[in-house]
Amino acid sequence: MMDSNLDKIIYKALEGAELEKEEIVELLLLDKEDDLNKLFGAARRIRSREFGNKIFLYGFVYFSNYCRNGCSFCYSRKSNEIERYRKNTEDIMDIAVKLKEAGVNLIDLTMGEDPYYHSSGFEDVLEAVVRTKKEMDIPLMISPGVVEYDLIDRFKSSGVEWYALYQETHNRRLFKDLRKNQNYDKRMDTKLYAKNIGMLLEEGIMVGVGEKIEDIADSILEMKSMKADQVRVMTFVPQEGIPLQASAENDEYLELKTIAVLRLVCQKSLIPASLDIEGIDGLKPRIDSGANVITSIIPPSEGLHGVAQSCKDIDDGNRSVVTVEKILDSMGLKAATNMEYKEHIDQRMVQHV
Ligand SMILES: C[S@@+](CC[C@H](N)C(=O)[O-])C[C@H]1O[C@@H](n2cnc3c(N)ncnc32)[C@H](O)[C@@H]1O
Ligand SMILES: C[C@H](CCN)[C@@H](N)C(=O)O
Ligand code: SF4
Repeated sequence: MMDSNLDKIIYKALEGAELEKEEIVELLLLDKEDDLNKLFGAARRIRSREFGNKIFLYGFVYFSNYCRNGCSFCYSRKSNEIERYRKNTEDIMDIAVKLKEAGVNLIDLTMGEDPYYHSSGFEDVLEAVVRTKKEMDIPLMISPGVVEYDLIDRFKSSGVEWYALYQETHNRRLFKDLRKNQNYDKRMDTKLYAKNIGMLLEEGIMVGVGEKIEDIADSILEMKSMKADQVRVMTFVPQEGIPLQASAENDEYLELKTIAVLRLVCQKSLIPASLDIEGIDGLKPRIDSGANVITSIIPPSEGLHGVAQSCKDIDDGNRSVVTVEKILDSMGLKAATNMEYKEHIDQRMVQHV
């Protein structure tokens, strides 16, 4: 039987060839079960070729949910009347110890654009970073939002390996709707600055926020061209007290298809399966779509929030390494050791230079 166009595109990706935008759009529009299974199967084949059966685990510490911004999609947006908290250095250290002992490969220190830090300098944050690095020697990601370059220099010189800053979309008009009064180019320049001084970069988008399929394809090609070390997609989760509503046409496979197409296009990149969208139930489908990093592992009863799901599966311990490892085991996959993760990122950092 003649190969379908889908077969040709998948063959091309398996051969390591670059896909055209039209081919990416075609993959994102798939809706038949057999075709979806072909796409996800190809993504798994490429993941196992690049990473074997090893999956990386990231702990998540949202240490301050105060924010000066008003992103239309975000529960932490300034005007939202929510329970706000700011963890001090000791709290952050205690949580980081628990996460390391639990077996995560990296700790992601995330904050809202907290006016306290922006006005008083980031000494507390830097102290927590320096102490975590020194006392625990675990790879760190910092997700502080847009900050000045000299602070990024200080994060790097403190040993922080990763900088995460998601554009959400590379469609400038949509960006303006999502990140009100924020500057598209400043956000892009800040993450590229971090990459240019040798930090590993995580870029990301959201789906279900009013984007077109072509916008997703443009973002995938943009993430490829900036050579982001980690590339993510998250489905918008509606929140109380925010203006953005879920878009009408809701394709429940869109995030999974985007993960799979990211795998076909950015074959060597790390791709998260975030627990922050559907909790632990969302893990298997995202891993089956080609993701190779499990993010948003949050220790229970520490008063920590997720971002998209502020409470889901946290205090019942479902976002734990133990729970995650059982699921990986059932899939014939294994959590990477810290040594394996560090070797991987050391190799990446060398290639950056
Ligand atoms: C990592 S957190 C906070 C870090 C920092 N304040 C920033 O905005 O870059 C922000 C990210 O979480 C994701 N996010 C926030 N609200 C969400 C929601 N309701 N649904 C899905 N993803 C969401 C967005 O991709 C956003 O860039
Ligand atoms: C969005 C967060 C990461 C920020 N660097 C976290 N909830 C996650 O899903 O990994
Ligand atoms: S996404 Fe980040 S910057 Fe935007 S409101 Fe949420 S915490 Fe603040």
